Amino acid sequence: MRAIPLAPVHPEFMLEPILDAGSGRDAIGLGQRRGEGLDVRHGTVLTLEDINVSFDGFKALNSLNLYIGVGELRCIIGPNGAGKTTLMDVITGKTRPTSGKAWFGDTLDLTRMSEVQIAQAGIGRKFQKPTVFEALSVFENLELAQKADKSVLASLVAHLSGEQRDRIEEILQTIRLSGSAQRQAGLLSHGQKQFLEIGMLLMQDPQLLLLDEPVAGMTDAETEFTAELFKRLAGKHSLMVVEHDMGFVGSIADHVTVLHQGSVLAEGSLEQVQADDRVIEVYLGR
Ligand SMILES: Nc1ncnc2c1ncn2[C@@H]1O[C@H](COP(=O)(O)OP(=O)(O)OP(=O)(O)O)[C@@H](O)[C@H]1O
Repeated sequence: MRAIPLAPVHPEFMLEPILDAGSGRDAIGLGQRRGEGLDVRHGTVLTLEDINVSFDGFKALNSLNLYIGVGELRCIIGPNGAGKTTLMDVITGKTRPTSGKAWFGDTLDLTRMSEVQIAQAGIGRKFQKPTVFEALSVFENLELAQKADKSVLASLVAHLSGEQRDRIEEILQTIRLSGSAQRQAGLLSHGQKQFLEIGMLLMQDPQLLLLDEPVAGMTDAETEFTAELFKRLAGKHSLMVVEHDMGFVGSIADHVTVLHQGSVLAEGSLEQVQADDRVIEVYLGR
């Protein structure tokens, strides 16, 4: 078991929860300041120990332990109801664990931070369904993600610095939407909307990205590009990807965690967990 650091929580995150002025968007982490100076001296970006979550006596997470390394690309798989969404809810502060420890880096106690504070500290979450501003252009969506501390209108009329513009151009290239910068986001394909939303999260340069079934509904080519993109992002960011598509998992992850009934059932390479009889029994089938 890993020793839990005793350093105090940064005072900035002990403030009363901040109310999110709210853009109506679902993705968490947009418009927040990037997490700067996260202490990851021990090489672990996320530490969950003995996490329990109960809903009216039902244990959605049961003594769960999970460690994600800095720059790691981790896939989380498991049958329906295994607790994958609840796990992401705990990390992002949407659900409070009944008990257990949750640390971001070495010093930030996630159980004492609000959703907004967690996003500000550098955890970005992408939900399954893309939620971009459909009426705005691709460029404007990225612009808003960069400056969403202002109102939509103020953000759009504010003058972009050369540096900000360069950053948007860089993200456009990363998500392969440079040629569609002026296109209305509502006219993009489902996959392109997903890429745009990932780009909006990247504008904040999060340390840890949580991605829920990112390739659901994508074409084969879009899925392939997503794999390429995630592999490129890993290293600079840590990624936790919840996915049912085993072909996709096989193409990106060198480390897979299998959840079952709220606990970690198996962990290892995809080959290792695929060969595990318990995993075959509860998830993969014979
Ligand atoms: N708010 C809630 N109240 C009561 N039970 C809940 C609540 N949220 C989740 N659960 C239950 O907790 C268990 C874990 O749910 P969770 O959504 O985390 O699973 P999952 O692995 O994400 O499943 P899926 O692959 O279907 O999305 C399920 O049995 C679910 O019904």
